[in-house]
Amino acid sequence: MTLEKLYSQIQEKKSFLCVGLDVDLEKIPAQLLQEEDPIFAFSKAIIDATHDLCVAYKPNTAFFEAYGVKGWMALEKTINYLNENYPDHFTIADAKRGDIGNTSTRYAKAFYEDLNFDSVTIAPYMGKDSVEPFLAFEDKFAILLALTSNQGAFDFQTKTVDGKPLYQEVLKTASQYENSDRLMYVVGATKAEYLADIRKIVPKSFLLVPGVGAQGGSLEEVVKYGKNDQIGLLVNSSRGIIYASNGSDFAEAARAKALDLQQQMADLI
Ligand SMILES: O=c1ccn([C@@H]2O[C@H](COP(=O)(O)O)[C@@H](O)[C@H]2O)c(=O)[nH]1
Repeated sequence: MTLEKLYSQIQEKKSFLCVGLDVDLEKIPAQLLQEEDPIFAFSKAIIDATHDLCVAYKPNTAFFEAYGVKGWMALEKTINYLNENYPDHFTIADAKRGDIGNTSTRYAKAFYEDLNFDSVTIAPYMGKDSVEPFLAFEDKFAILLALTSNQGAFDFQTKTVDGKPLYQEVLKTASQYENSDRLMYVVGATKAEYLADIRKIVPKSFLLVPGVGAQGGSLEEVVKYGKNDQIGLLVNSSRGIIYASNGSDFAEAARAKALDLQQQMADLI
């Protein structure tokens, strides 16, 4: 996937919505538990019901890995289904990886080559040699945690280091890495007021913004402070969309929630 293709999808659909696939067997409709692969059956139904309203899908790998080999197989089926049926959608493996370079390369191969995701989320903590292996793949993107949506973000990310908040140091340093044009950054919707400062450091980069919906972030504020001239935002909602209903109307209810967000986006861009 190229950035040009992603931007043209955003323009065409008037949407920068990313639907998060955080599949929890305790929350999906009971009827699906009869299926051979309930995790994939649920993901497929959500994808089919929302594809025209969003530009990206973000399976969070934890929700698949939690079911062991079966979960990993469901993740593979889900990404294959997306790539075969909806190849214009940007795909994000929310795996939050990163290790010494030698190991990061293996993670990158797993998500970009074996599974064929467009992108993977990574942690910045181990620095340049842990991040750059994820940037060595053409038309693939690494999405670096910058300022996360959770309360714990204030433990380290906003602490002052060398006169500036650590998350700003992460953005400044990472934007000088080799192939940094293949970097995007995670900024929580719950921290929308920080987006104006973030845009001064990374004016052109795409930002993955989780935290609207279940975590209470404001879409309007995210757009107000975070939009750039190519929108530059992928706003994720997971639980707020996929668990809108746990009855037999779950796919229609998910579509209605996605449509509501898409319409708000169309009004804001
Ligand atoms: O800072 C972060 C980074 C990642 N996430 C992930 O995004 C989704 C949010 O789910 P909701 O149900 O819409 O709250 C989930 O997979 C998180 O692990 C995040 O929330 N914040």
